[in-house]
Amino acid sequence: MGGARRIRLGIMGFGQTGRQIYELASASPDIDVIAIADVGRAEILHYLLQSEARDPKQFRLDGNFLVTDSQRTRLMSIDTPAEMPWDIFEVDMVIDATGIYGSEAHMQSHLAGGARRVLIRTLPEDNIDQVIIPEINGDVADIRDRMVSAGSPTTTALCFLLQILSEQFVIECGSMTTVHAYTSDQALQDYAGSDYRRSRSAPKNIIPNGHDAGRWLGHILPGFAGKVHTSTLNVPVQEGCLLDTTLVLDADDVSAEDVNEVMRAGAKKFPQSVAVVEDPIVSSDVLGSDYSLLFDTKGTLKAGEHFIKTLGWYETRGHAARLLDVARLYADLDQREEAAS
Ligand SMILES: NC(=O)c1ccc[n+]([C@@H]2O[C@H](COP(=O)([O-])OP(=O)(O)OC[C@H]3O[C@@H](n4cnc5c(N)ncnc54)[C@H](O)[C@@H]3O)[C@@H](O)[C@H]2O)c1
Repeated sequence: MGGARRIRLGIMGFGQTGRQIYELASASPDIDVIAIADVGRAEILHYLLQSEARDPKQFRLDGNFLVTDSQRTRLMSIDTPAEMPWDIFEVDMVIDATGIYGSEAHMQSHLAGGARRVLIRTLPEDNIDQVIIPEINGDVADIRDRMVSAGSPTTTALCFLLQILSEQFVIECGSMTTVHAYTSDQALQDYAGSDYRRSRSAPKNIIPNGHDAGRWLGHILPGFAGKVHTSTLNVPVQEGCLLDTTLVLDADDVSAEDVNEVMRAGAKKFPQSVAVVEDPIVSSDVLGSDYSLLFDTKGTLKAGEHFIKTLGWYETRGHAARLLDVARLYADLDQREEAAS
């Protein structure tokens, strides 16, 4: 995928995910990050990038440009999609990684500003053309799609688990709880917000939250529409998440080891996105992982005849890699059409 022409990418939101996208794109021969929009000042954005990049010295700041040996990226101080003149930069796709602009109206603003397509880092708030995880439902991507979501790190981890297991077992229903690192939209101290529990201090509490993955699952894996309940426990951990999924199988002869074997084989089918870990790891061991799902064989349990419980690890870097996969998928569609015309 990717073709001969380099993808011209714009990013809005240069937070953890935006920086990871940029860092991965900088190391990719097929992608140029042309412009980045964020509310932060260029010096601060550069400082934050350097504080966590694997090879910080390669990223230099030249006025309002982030510079590497191969790329020159304009940093724009912008706080709404409607303000961003994407047309000046002629970008093929904008990845909105702010986490706050997930509505159709905001996506339309990116398009009206000149972005050919917009890809959001989170699940959508309302209407969208597609929710795409390339290795799972990439075949439904259509060249006419303009507003696309790549799901979320949690949704992607869950979809890989369900996709692999459902190729071997009939899954009647299930429940997923992500034991999730706190996120920057939570309060550091108790602070009145839009939601009762999310108004409580993130580093002090286990905070139960809903999760939208269940609502969108049917768009990605139609056979699972309405079959899996999803929720979140935000915990006082800065990074690293654990997917705790219980499944009811339509078979009484499936052992925990059978499930592990199927996941080991599935990881070979998706070598860039899924891996299996046999060691007794904890959340800090998953930091820096590019996988969307690290299936934990030691976490697989069986109760009664039909009930299986699994554990899997992930962090946001894997999602940044999947977002770039979606950009490549659409670039490939565009280039095939250009070649055909
Ligand atoms: N990190 C996770 O595990 C996780 C999980 C679920 C949801 N989320 C949500 O996804 C979103 C992105 O995740 P992240 O970890 O990269 O978040 P982040 O807070 O690190 O990054 C958000 C970035 O967007 C920028 N931003 C905020 N408002 C803006 C505006 N109006 N205009 C332009 N830029 C703006 C911020 O300056 C920041 O650089 C967040 O909303 C986060 O809460 C994150």
